[in-house]
Amino acid sequence: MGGRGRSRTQRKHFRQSRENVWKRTKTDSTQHQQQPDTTDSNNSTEKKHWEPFATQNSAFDEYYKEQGIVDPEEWDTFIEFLRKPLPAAFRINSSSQFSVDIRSQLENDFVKSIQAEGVDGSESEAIRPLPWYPENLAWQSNFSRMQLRKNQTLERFHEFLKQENEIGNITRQETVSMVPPLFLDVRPDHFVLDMCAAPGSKTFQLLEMIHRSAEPESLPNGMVIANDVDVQRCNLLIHQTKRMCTANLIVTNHEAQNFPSCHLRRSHTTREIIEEPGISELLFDRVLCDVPCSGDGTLRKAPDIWRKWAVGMGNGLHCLQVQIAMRGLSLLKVGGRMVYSTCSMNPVENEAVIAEILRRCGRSIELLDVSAELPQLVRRPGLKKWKVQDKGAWSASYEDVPVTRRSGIVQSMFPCGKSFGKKSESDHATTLGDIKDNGDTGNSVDGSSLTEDPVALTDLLKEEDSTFPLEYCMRIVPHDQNTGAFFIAVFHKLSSLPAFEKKPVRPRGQLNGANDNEADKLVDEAKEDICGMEVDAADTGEQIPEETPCAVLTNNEMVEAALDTDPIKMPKIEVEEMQAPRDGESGPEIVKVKRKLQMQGKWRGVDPVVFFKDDIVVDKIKAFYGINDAFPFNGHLVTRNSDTNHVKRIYYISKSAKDVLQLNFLAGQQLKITSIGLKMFERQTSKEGTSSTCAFRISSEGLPLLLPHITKQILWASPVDFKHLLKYKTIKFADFVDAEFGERASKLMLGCCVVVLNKGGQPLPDSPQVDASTIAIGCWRGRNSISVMVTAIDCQELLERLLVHMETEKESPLPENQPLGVRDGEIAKANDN
Ligand SMILES: C[S@@+](CC[C@H](N)C(=O)[O-])C[C@H]1O[C@@H](n2cnc3c(N)ncnc32)[C@H](O)[C@@H]1O
Repeated sequence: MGGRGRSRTQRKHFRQSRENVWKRTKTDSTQHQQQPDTTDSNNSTEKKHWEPFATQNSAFDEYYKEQGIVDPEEWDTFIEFLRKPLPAAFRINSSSQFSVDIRSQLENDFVKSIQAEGVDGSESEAIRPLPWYPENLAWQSNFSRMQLRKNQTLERFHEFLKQENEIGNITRQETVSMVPPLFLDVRPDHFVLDMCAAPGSKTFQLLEMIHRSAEPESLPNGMVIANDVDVQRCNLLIHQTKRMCTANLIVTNHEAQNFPSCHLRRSHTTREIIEEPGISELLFDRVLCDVPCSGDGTLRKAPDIWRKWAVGMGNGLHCLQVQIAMRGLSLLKVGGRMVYSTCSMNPVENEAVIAEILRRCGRSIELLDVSAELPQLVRRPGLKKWKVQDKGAWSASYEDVPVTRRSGIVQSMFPCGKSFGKKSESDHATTLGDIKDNGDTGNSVDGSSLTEDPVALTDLLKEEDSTFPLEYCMRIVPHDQNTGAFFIAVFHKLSSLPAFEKKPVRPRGQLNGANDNEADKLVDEAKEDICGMEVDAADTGEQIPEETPCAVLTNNEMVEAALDTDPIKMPKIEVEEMQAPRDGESGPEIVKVKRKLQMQGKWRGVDPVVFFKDDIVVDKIKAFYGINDAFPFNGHLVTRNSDTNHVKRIYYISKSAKDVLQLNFLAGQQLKITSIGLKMFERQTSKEGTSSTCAFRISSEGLPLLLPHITKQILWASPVDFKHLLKYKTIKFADFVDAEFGERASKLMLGCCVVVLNKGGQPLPDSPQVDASTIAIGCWRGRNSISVMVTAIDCQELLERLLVHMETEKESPLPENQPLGVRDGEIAKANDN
């Protein structure tokens, strides 16, 4: 349907372009390799600003040459590609109503016109669909973002990308970042956990997979929980995924390694009477473990990493990565699939983590050989051997590591993952009994019980090979397909993990609750074993070096998330509210409202999530819009305000999300939920809005789901009147081209209504059918007119799409400068909305 519910804030953040990472600031200039300066002396200062970063780092070269990351004869090509800016890539959102149109516009218009115009570089498939991505839905343009911005011939294409991204019809996403969800094999009935999800480009893909076959009026049985430890990045994810208009998403804010399972072990008492959920524990069919990493696979997109790169970044993250992956596997159902991925090239963050997981889990999991899947994706096998560097010194096995360094460099970073004198990993599968309850290998945590033979250290500097099938892991390197670098491994859970599956410890910010026995118990378990080191789990953040890769990623991923948005400026306290326009005025007004600090169960500063059970309000809504009983409301409506008398927004949740929410209530609100469901109704707050018999209007996000069930306050407009509405935003009843439409509009109740496009413009049956292609917008029936309640950009996009669809249609023209029904001076205002 038209109008996918993006707000003015989103547009504002879209405009607040992210700093160009290829741009060097003055302060950088001393730290970088000097670039040839071809500028004339008059503007040399300005030009310096635009010189690219130095793209070399000797520590990087030494590290990766020694690791044999590519064959020596490939090294120069590898580095050459790493120094080139990354081509732009994007995905068409398959859930968009216009996905087929957009694909055909790309295939038939842009591909041909760019080639015909002979832009530099266009000879070799300037823009092309990625051959391995299903249904030509993902594209790569071999122009860099800079070229797109600077070259006039490409401007139209750039504008197209910007607009469609903003509307939500496409998502800018780095090519390699699109890969991991494809190996998850997600189906619409799956429960999926995205453990480190922000800013959400992969969550978006997962949601598309969940919604793939669902009709607009039916929701899939599956759902996605998207989690991230960083609350600001969670906000960005919420913002990003709003465009999906999904009732099947819950966003949470936890340390992934401590993600709660909400296991129902005993009966709970809650203030509300909660229905028994359909599930008794949070277990997932699919888990995506796209962990925080050093991010050197994104060097082409974020060349500032050249300067920041240090070997300690990867070493410092290894343990956290193992922990997160282990938690993911324990939350995975038997028979389920988990994908582990990083945008790092470092084996310590990749193969070493995979080997440690295999070591800990024994026969309960298998690393899958997925070479038959996505055969057109060029990838290389994982490494079987690597070394560890620390403080400039190389170690080929753990026994090479000086005792004084063993708190930072752990056994699991090495191919064999064993200490001197211990069994080799090949013995492991037959000696699961050796594994302690907690899944640890049983090796000493502080090195004190290790065999310490100083003589042996000198002559044992031999390289180790892993005996695990690490060749099943996938490495994507930049010069194979002109992309960034990525690492992916796919696991299949065969049985429960041999180890006692650790319960999460109580993370920071969680308060004691009256019914919080579970959490109290967990406090006692706050000593968490991390990769062979005994540390307080609440302090796991300290494992991350100060120059955290997350900081790197915060920058990098922004581009994908919202085409140059700045998460730091994301709205946290202020929320936007749309109000009904006053009659005769242009579209909706945006009003900023201050929000109070809220509590969600034991979580401080988080809005509560409560089931909305006010039958009087619900019945009024149903009666006003004539929503038939086939649409399930009961138990599917929630709010974020514990004072249900002052609810401003009502959200709709799928059956799957409802089950999780009920489980969470019964389990003592272990989940810290930052967002749930789909905003379906919003309270009218303007003077006119409150005089409507229904206090709530339908939000544009909720409209697609509700549309098939609305029988009142709905009008079908001819193409010409529909277009006029989009163009002029407010039209008086008497001024519609189709006078009958104007009359029917005047008979609606004052308040929110829905205008549907009658594509053919022919007379319709009494109850016309809607389907996925039906175009509808939320409007306001005022005293004398109908006003659209859709953002200007959505109106513009819909108008353009309609023109493509109905270009042959003969429109009765309205005077450009003085449309009917819009008084002088109101056009500009209307267009501003
Ligand atoms: C590689 S990014 C994820 C990108 C995301 N999957 C996407 O496709 O848009 C890693 C994310 O992990 C988050 N993170 C870092 N440490 C975490 C932890 N302990 N638990 C959960 N998330 C964490 C960071 O905030 C960051 O958003």
